[in-house]
Amino acid sequence: MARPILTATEMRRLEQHAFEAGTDEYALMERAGAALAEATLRFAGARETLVLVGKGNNGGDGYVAARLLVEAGASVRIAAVGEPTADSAKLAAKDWSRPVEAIDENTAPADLVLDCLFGTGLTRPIDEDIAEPARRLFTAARRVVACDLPSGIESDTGAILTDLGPADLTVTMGALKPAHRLSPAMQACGRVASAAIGLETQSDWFEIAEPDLPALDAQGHKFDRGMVHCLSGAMPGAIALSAHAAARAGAGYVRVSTSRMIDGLPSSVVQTEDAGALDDERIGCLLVGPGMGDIPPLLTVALTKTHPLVLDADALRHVGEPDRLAGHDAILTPHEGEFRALFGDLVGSKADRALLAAQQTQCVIVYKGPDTLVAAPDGRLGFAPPAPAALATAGAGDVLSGIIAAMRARGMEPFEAACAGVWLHGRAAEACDIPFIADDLIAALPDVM
Ligand SMILES: NC(=O)C1=CN([C@@H]2O[C@H](COP(=O)(O)OP(=O)(O)OC[C@H]3O[C@@H](n4cnc5c(N)ncnc54)[C@H](O)[C@@H]3O)[C@@H](O)[C@H]2O)[C@@H](O)CC1
Ligand SMILES: Nc1ncnc2c1ncn2[C@@H]1O[C@H](COP(=O)(O)OP(=O)(O)O)[C@@H](O)[C@H]1O
Ligand SMILES: [K+]
Repeated sequence: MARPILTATEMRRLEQHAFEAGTDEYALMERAGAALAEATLRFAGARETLVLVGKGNNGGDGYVAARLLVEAGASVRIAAVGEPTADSAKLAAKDWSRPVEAIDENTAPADLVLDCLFGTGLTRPIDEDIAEPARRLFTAARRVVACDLPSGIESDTGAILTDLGPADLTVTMGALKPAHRLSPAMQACGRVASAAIGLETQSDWFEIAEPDLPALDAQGHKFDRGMVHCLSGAMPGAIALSAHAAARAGAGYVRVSTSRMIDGLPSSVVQTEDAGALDDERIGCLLVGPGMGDIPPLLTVALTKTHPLVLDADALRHVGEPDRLAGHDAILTPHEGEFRALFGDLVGSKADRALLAAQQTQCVIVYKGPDTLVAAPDGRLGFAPPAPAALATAGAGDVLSGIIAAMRARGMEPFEAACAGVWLHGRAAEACDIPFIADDLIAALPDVM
């Protein structure tokens, strides 16, 4: 199941909805605190724990969790920013009958720190009189567990407003937040465990999950399994990676248009000089860009055809105005530099920018990076689960565009094909020994499909 992702505003709206429908405010916090305590016990056991609490509802979750951790046999202290101000948090604090310490230079460290300072309510950097001791306590702890979000992180953008150090586990309430899957925040979250707290969380934004790949028709032939046609350019090694990846990702027939033989391609990938091959109606996806170099006519030719397209790498740099793509059934796979070259400086978070680009072009955008996003013109947004940083290696993107082209040719819709490709690419990377090269990703594909 794909995990839903909600902004802070949507979370608040959902919470308000639940209250109007009769959910008791404090009951919701009880559930959040219980989920936090349970996940903490599962992760670290009942051990010496320091719960750092803020004045809002994130702190409220902390008071509840602290009480339940004591009941589970842990030795627990609470250190607070100050008196709680949120109503539910005040109730939660009342149920804590032990002393509450201050957070300052004298706060003693503990084996486990439970970070309940700020969650989705953070709007500005944390004052240093709190941040400085918190940072020291994070560093001294063997384990840090964050409630909802590591404090200092901006929920919707993934920006780190104040760096307190990374958490080992983040227990997210109700739904994931964009920051759990956007850089640089995602790298500070550690493992992200979802706690169901009884809110109806549905969203067009979600974490990309394992795809349902098209079933293999027992009576089908190779063209039923999808034909990918690739256009070669100035650096054929790149398109060779894409074509090989497309074949390994299950396309039934992969062909490359090239004016010279490309070395190293499996014999099963057909190489052709015939310009007419592009008019073949059986082509399920046409891929152009990897290794294209400075040969803009290759893109122009692709745009005169009506086949579904995957545009990657150099092709993206030669599009010019995004309007040129109007009416095309295309998936675009830019990394940050290609994205900026094509769309300029769009405003907002990476999620906002990805959706703006999808709306502008009416195409599916795979906005790559350590936090790859897949955006559809209708507002759907898939966030990639974390993938190994070793993917930052030459040709990894060529492999991704080949896999996506295979998914598209196999009959998946553009958005689903792109999400499936991103998921498989990340899992293939996980299956490889580090360091790996792009070719290794292709070899690992059968292990993850
Ligand atoms: N919204 C929901 O559906 C639920 C929320 N819960 C918890 O409530 C949290 C959100 O609670 P709040 O909205 O009270 O917000 P927080 O507890 O994250 O922050 C408290 C308040 O601090 C103030 N603030 C923001 N930045 C600050 C800074 N740098 N320095 C000092 N003060 C600052 C703001 O006024 C903010 O409302 C979630 O992260 C989650 O842990 C859960 O208890 C239950 C369900
Ligand atoms: N730090 C990182 N962590 C995880 N994945 C990354 C990281 N950096 C890049 N990637 C992924 O690696 C691939 C690199 O693609 P790209 O930049 O097009 O490289 P190339 O042009 O060399 O093929 C993309 O799928 C991207 O999402
Ligand atoms: K927190």
